[in-house]
Amino acid sequence: MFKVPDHQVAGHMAGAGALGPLVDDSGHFYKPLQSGERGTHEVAFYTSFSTDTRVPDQIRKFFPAFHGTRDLEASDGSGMHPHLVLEDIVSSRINPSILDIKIGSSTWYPEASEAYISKCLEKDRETCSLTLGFRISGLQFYGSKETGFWKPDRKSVNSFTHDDVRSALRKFVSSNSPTNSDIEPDCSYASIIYGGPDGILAQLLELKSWFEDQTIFHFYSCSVMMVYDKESILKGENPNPQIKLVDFAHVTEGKGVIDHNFLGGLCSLIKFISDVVTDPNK
Ligand SMILES: Nc1ncnc2c1ncn2[C@@H]1O[C@H](COP(=O)(O)OP(=O)(O)OP(=O)(O)O)[C@@H](O)[C@H]1O
Ligand SMILES: O=P(O)(O)O[C@@H]1[C@H](O)[C@H](O)[C@@H](OP(=O)(O)O)[C@H](OP(=O)(O)O)[C@H]1O
Repeated sequence: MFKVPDHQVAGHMAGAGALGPLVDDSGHFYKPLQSGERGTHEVAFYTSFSTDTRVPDQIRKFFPAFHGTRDLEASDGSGMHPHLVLEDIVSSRINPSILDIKIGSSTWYPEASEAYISKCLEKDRETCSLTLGFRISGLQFYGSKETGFWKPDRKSVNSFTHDDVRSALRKFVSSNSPTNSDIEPDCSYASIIYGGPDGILAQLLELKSWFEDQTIFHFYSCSVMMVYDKESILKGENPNPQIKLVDFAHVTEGKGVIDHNFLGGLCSLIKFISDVVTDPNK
């Protein structure tokens, strides 16, 4: 039985006649191929990435597993439509806290049309992309049974300032309510979620070391998803913090050149997160 995902935080969403992803109880995430070249491009990326022997095994864990494509009844009621069959990166979690961070100061690729470049450039300027090298695209933070999730709408997230980004990265790892803007985030989970040998910072650094070397792909407009379970911490279980890259509709060939756009954004994000770990009380 296919349904609209409970925990999607950004991108095209299913519902009210709109084409968006579906999930089922098999642990798969079905992303409809997007219109124009975007859909075929994303399939081509997953296909070539999954068979490219130059990609180190330890880097593959940062990408959702790819299981080909499948024709499904589209969420917008338009009939059968091809979907990418991906690992659902949140299905095993109960109330996941999620951040979708679009990496790179420019989300447009050099070969794009003038019209597409100006559309993206406008968005990169209006948001934090141009100045920070990344922007938050979407989020949901679990508070408690009483407060549920903090999930600001797309417009609010797109208008985040540098301070809002800093604050969101602190709220993500705080035990106190993310919904109440009068409460200072306590960052009490910074050391277990961001820090430690299996924490998000260590994972980002491992990913960065690959980006310092790889010249195969350039990942324009791609996101790092950060996920963990807050309730597990309260139960004394492993909150299993994880990063995964998603959205490969605009990946281009690296042609022997470092992906400095992605790498720069990643370094900037790492610095923001390191600051929370080293000085959680700031
Ligand atoms: N493999 C996955 N498992 C679970 N959730 C996912 C997965 N891939 C994407 N998502 C969810 O869907 C959202 C959008 O994903 P994605 O960026 O791939 O879609 P998009 O429609 O291409 O976005 P955009 O409009 O930014 O181009 C993510 O923020 C995340 O919440
Ligand atoms: O950041 P937001 O507000 O979610 O805006 C979307 C985001 O910039 C996507 O990257 C873009 O898809 P592409 O990267 O594929 O262009 C999409 O364009 P679209 O509406 O034309 O699909 C935008 O609506």
